[in-house]
Amino acid sequence: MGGRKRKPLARAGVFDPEDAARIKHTRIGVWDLYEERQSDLRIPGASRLETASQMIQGLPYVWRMLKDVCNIRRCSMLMTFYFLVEIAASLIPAISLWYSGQLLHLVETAVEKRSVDKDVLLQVAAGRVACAVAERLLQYSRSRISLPLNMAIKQFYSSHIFHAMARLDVPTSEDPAVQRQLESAWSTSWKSSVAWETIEVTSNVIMTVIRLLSQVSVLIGVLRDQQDGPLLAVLSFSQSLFQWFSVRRFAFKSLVWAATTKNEDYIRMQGFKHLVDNPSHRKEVVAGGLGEHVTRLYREAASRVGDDAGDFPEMRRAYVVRDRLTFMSILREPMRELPQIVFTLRAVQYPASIPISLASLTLINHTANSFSSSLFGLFGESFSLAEQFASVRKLYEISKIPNRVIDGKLPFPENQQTLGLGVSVEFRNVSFRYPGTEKYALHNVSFKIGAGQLCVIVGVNGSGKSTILKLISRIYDATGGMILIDGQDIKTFKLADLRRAMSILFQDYTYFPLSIKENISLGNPNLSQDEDKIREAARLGGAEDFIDKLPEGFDTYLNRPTHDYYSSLPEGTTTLFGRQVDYSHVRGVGGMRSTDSATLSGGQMQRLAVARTFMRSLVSETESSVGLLLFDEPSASLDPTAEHDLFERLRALRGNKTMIFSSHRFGNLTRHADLILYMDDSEIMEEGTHEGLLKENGEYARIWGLQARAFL
Ligand SMILES: Nc1ncnc2c1ncn2[C@@H]1O[C@H](COP(=O)(O)OP(=O)(O)OP(=O)(O)O)[C@@H](O)[C@H]1O
Repeated sequence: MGGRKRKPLARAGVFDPEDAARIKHTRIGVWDLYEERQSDLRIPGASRLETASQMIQGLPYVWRMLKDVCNIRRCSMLMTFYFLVEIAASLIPAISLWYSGQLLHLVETAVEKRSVDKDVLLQVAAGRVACAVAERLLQYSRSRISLPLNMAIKQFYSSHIFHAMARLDVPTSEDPAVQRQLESAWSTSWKSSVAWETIEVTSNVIMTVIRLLSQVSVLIGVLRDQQDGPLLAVLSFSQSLFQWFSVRRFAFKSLVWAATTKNEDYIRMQGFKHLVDNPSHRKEVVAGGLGEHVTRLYREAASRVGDDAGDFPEMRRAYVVRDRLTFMSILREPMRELPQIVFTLRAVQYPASIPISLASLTLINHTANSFSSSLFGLFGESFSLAEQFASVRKLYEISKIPNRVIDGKLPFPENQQTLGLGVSVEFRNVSFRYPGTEKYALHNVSFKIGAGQLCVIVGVNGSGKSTILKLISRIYDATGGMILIDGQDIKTFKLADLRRAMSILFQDYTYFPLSIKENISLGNPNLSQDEDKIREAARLGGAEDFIDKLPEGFDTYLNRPTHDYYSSLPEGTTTLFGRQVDYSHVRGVGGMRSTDSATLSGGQMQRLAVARTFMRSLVSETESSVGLLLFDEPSASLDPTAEHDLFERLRALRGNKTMIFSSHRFGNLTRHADLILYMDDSEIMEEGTHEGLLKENGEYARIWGLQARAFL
C-alpha cells in the first residue's frame, strides 16, 4: 500500500525552468534539476480543489468504465469475487483485534482471580490462528482473481487504444499535445491498464476506510474500561501521526520537475558511448581506425567530469538520500519510544497493573502501527484516486480526439466509371507551412493537371515537390489557397473515397513490421487474401525474384515484431528456433536499438514499396478504383536498369489515369510528360513540356544540359 508510483495530475499552465519564483534550481553532479516549489502544491485548497475537480470530471468516465468492464466476458463474476475477498480481508485486522481484546480481558481476570479460563484461552488462540490462515487464503484468492481480471481488462482496453491511435491523421498525431494525451493513456495500458489500476486504487481506498473504522470501533470497545488505555492510545496514535507527517515530506515532494545537463564533456562521453555501442557505427569506427582515438577522447572527457558523471536517476538517488536527515527525522525515533517510556513510568507508580498495562500496550501498539500504515496508504491512495479518475477520462477521450484534416461530405467520384479516365488536379494560389514552422514549404503555387495527364515535378532538394503530393492526398491541408479535384474543392469530398481513388508512394516509405506478403497486400486491403495478385504486384515492382530467394519467401518478416526469450545460453548456441541468437536486447540496455534486421538492400526495399503501390493502383485495375497515381521519387534507390523497367511498366499500366511524379532525374520521364513543373524555393519557376522548357532555355534546360553532358 502506498507503494504506487505517483505522477502529478495533468494540470494546465506551463513549466518554465527560468521562473525562479516558482521553480527551485539545484545542481546534482552534471545535472541541473528544476523543481516546482512545494508551496505551490501546498496552497491550501488549490491543490485539493484541483484534485476534487479532476475527480468529479472523471466520475462519469469511471462509471462508464465499470459498465464496460462488467460487460467483458467473465469479468462481472470475477469483480464480485474480487470485492468480496477485499471486504473480508479488510475486516480481518478488526477481528484479530477483537481476539486480542479477549486476551486482554483474560489477563485482567487472571490478575484479579489468579486463575485462567482455559476454554476462552483456547478460543482466543484458535481465533487468532484462524485469522492468520484466513488472511493468507484471502491474499492468495485475491491474486488468483486479479490476474485473469487484469489480463481481460488489459486486452479490452488494448483494442480501444489501438483503434484510437489507428484513426489519427498525420498533423493530429504529430501534435505534441495529442502525443502527450495518448502517452498518458497508453504508457501503463499496454502493460497493465488504467482501468485495472483504477479499480485497484478505488477498492484500496474503500477497504482502507473499512479497515480503519472497524479497527477503531473494536479498539474503543476494548479499551473503554482500561485504566491507562486511553492515555496509551492517544500517545500511540499521536506518535503514528508524527511518523506520518515526518515522512510525508519525502513522499509528496517535487511532483513537477525537469532535469537537463549542459556539461559538454558529459554529453560528449554519452556520444562516444553510443558510437562504440551502436552496431550501425561499427563499420565507420573500424574503417576509420577510430577505436584508440575515441578511447583516448572518452578517457580525457571522463577525467574532466570526474565523479559527477552519473546518469540522472543515479545522481538523484544520492541527492534524495543526502536530503533525508532532517530535524523531524531525528525526532522520529525517540517519539516512537514514547508509549514505552510512559508505560514504564506508570508501571513504577502502579506495579500491580503491569500485566494489564503490558497487554494493552501491545494491543494499542499493534493497532496504532496498522492504523498509521493504513492512514498513510489512504492519503496516498486518495491522491492517486484523483489521478486514476483523470486517467480514465483521458483513456476514453482519446477515442474522440478530433482529426485536423476534416472529412468532407460528397462522395468521390460521382460516377465510378470515370476514374479509369483519370482525375484533374488544380492548385490555385496554394501556400503551406508545416505545423510548428515559420517557413513556407509552398508559396502561392498554381498549376493545372488535366485528367489522364502525366505530370513530373522536378526541382532541387527541399523545393516543395513532396509537399505538393502530400497536399493532393490530404495528408495535410493547405494553409492558403485552394486545391480542386475534378473542378471541386478537395475538402468537400469524403476522405475515405478520395484516398481510395488515389495511390501514393512516399519518398520516405517504410516497411511494416509484418511479413513481406502483408507488406504488399496492405496496399489494397480488398485484395489482401489474393495470393496471385500479391505475387503479380511483387513482379511488377521488380521484387518477386529476390523474395523467392529468401528462405521463408513471402512469409519472411523483415523486422520481427517479437523477440525470443532466453537465459544466458551455452556459448556454442548461435541459432535457436531457426533464427540467429539475438543479443541485441541485452546490448540495447542503454536505450539503444539494435539494427533493424536489414537483410534487404535499399533498392530491394524500394522495390517492395513499389510493389505495395502496384498492389493498390494497378492490380486492382479491374475494379478501376484508382484514378490518380502519385509517386515521390520512386526510383531513387534503383539501379538504372530497374529504373528504366519500372518507368516502362508504370507507363504501360497507367492507361488513361492521371499520374504525378516527383523526381530529381530528368530524362526517363520528363520527355514523356504532358506537364513539367520546375520548382525552386517553394515556388513553381517554370512549367511546360520538355521541348517547350528546353526552348525557354531556363533553369530546367540548364540542369537537363548538365545531366545529359554527364553521359557524353
Ligand atoms: N514534416 C515536415 N515538417 C517540417 N518541415 C518540413 C517537413 N517536411 C518537409 N519540410 C520542409 O518543407 C520544405 C519542402 O520540403 P519537401 O519535402 O516538399 O521538398 P522536396 O522538394 O520534396 O525535397 P527532396 O527533393 O529533398 O525530396 C523543406 O524546406 C523541408 O525542410
